[in-house]
Amino acid sequence: MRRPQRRAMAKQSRAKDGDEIRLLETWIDAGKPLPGTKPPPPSEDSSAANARGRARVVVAKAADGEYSDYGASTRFDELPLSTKTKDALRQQGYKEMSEIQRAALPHALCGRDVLGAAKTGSGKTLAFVIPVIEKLYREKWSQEDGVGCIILSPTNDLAGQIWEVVRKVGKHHNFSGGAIVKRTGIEQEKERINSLNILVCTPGRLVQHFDETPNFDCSNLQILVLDEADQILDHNFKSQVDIIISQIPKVRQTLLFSATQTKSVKDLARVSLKNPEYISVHEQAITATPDNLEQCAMIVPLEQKLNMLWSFIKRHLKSKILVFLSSVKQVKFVYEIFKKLRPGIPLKCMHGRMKYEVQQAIVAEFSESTSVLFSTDIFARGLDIGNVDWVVQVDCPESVALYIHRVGRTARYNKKGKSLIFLCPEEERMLEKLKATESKIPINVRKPKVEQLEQISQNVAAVLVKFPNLQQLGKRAFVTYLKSVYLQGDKEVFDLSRFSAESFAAYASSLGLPVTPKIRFVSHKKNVSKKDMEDIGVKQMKHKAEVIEIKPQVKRDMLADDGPDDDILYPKKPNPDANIYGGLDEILSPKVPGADTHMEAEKIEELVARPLKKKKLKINMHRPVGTRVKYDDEGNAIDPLASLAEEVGPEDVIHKDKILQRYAEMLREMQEDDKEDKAQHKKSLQEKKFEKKMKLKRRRQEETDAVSDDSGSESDRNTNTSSKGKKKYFNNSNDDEGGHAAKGGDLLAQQEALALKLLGKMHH
Ligand SMILES: Nc1ncnc2c1ncn2[C@@H]1O[C@H](COP(=O)(O)OP(=O)(O)OP(=O)(O)O)[C@@H](O)[C@H]1O
Repeated sequence: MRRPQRRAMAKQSRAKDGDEIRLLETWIDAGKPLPGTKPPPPSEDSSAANARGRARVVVAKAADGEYSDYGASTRFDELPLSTKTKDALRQQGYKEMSEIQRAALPHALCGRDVLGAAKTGSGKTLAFVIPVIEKLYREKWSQEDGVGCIILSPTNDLAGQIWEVVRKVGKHHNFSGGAIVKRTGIEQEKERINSLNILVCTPGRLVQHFDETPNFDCSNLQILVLDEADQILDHNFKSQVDIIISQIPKVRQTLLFSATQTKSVKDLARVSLKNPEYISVHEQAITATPDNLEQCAMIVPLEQKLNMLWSFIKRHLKSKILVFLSSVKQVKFVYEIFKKLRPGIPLKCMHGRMKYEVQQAIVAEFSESTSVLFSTDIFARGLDIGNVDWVVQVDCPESVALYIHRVGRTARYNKKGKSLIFLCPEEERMLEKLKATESKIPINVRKPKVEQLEQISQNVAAVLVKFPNLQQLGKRAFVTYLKSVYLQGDKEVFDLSRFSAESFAAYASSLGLPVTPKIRFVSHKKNVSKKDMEDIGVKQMKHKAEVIEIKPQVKRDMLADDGPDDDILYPKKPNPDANIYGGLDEILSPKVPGADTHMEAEKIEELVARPLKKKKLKINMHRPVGTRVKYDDEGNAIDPLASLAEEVGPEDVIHKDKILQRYAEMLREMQEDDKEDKAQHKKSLQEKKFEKKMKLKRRRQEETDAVSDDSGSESDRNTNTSSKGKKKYFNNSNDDEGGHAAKGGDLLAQQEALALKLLGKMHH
């Protein structure tokens, strides 16, 4: 009995949907905005109360055959959307639309191709997810219809995140779908992929299905979305995107979104957009980054970056910090080292070599707790983590666009956030690019206060000796960092030849490495001339804080928070509550009691321009006694202080006093060892000399004996005797020698006795 009842209900529901779809189609068609138009600025009568009333009016009018011009809507419930979608949006707390949603949704809902650009965290995901769901709904799409929409994302994590949004907004609909990511394994995916209506995946995974999955069919595809479109259309994904485009129908709707949109006609031609709507809602904005984001840059020499990062973290123990590094090896190394040094805040790391599930777990943990997450650029685009306080870029981003995406992990959707970037003096050109008017990035250049910088390289060295596998990791981190710089395309910014051999050595030393690893791809023959190096130094010295034009309000806040003498790391008036979003200084916490800071009071400029000591890692042949260099199994020199870590417990690793005390003891031991070594060496030299002398004597004696024993022919004997005797001992003008020879046996015995006596004395 139940079945017919259920069937009847389903029929009723389908009929209801059918009515709604007809209504929506008429409404969409009648009220669609003119191509190329933007919504008017929201007015007073679009306030929440009025809007609610108007939405009712709109629906009522729709029933009478009159439809609103939804292009001017400010709220989701004013749009021609299905009740199911509206209910889901309301349940998720989405009421007012963001700028990009207001501008893009009306065009996308009426089936137009859209090329949308808006700042990071401004709500682009809903701007494409809603049209996807609505399109399939209006097409009465069901499981049997197969793949109706493909959303491409550059990373698995982002695909997972987008799918979550689709799932939430489409929860009252009956579509199937999923994020096609590594998690399930390709074989399981092959079985279900044809029954999925909405696929969210990376280009690579989709191509794999085109290649390997029998009967994988996208011939019914209605809508293609490229999130982070500029990245998906760049050369890294080129061949994959070309394959995808060749496998899907030409007649479809295409939506492209990114915070940094591609303007290349060539790129756009590849995805064959039809009369696309170019929607760049923040084109006229003063900044390309979120208004609530405060951005700082610091010029930090390569070898000081780790110290700077450590010092920063130690002062922000109550913040959620996302740290970008350029390679997996670096992420692993810094994470492992800092974990051993225990800064007093939970640490996490994330990179592309991790399993998808692990990445997801880390993202979930990071979302919920105050911690530091070290990450590669896998996290740079799209990921939406709430309440990130700081984004710190330890390594220079490859482009201004990547900078914008990285900093965009904070200050999302009207929230406040801060970012800090360390740039090497050699990468100064990037600072110029960021500050260029067309970049529209209001970045403040700050001077690091050297006297407040904690020097941790000795502690890092100590950790490395205690954990030899970290030394390997450190070496690899060093090499991959330089490799990443070497491989960067923008040679104006990334030019290894600007770095001196000394700076490489100092960098290796800062990573705790006793020797500078070999870098095959770098030749210092091509190094800049000494004069050029000096010029760079002079330029660094001239670095002055500058502010480019930004929104008056943001500017006022910044100025109010930071006096000219203030340092981003060290506020004048420490505020105990570092987590309150306020001005710049409020975010910065006071120095943690007990944190050790060993740094001479040098001037800021000295940090930047201090000439590096050439002898830093060279073995000094004229070293003072007791500073003998030790070697590891591979023949690499070990820093004497680093070698101490073998003898201290893990809890002692970072106590400098203990290390220094042990170091002094070790010096004393070494001095004593050296004294012993010297005596031993002298003794062995004397022994060798004596032995040599003895050998010589013995040989002479044997030769003398041989001559006297000679029993050859008479004539021979005479000849030989005379000649040999002349040559050797007899008839020799040197009487002494003749005398020696005569007394050879006695002398030998005497010398042996003397030698024994001498040796005996030495032993006492
Ligand atoms: N209309 C809205 N009302 C309230 N919150 C919203 C609205 N639209 C989006 N959000 C929220 O804003 C945050 C950022 O949205 P989203 O991830 O779509 O940004 P984005 O523009 O895609 O950023 P990115 O360029 O970094 O990918 C999300 O947490 C989302 O839930």
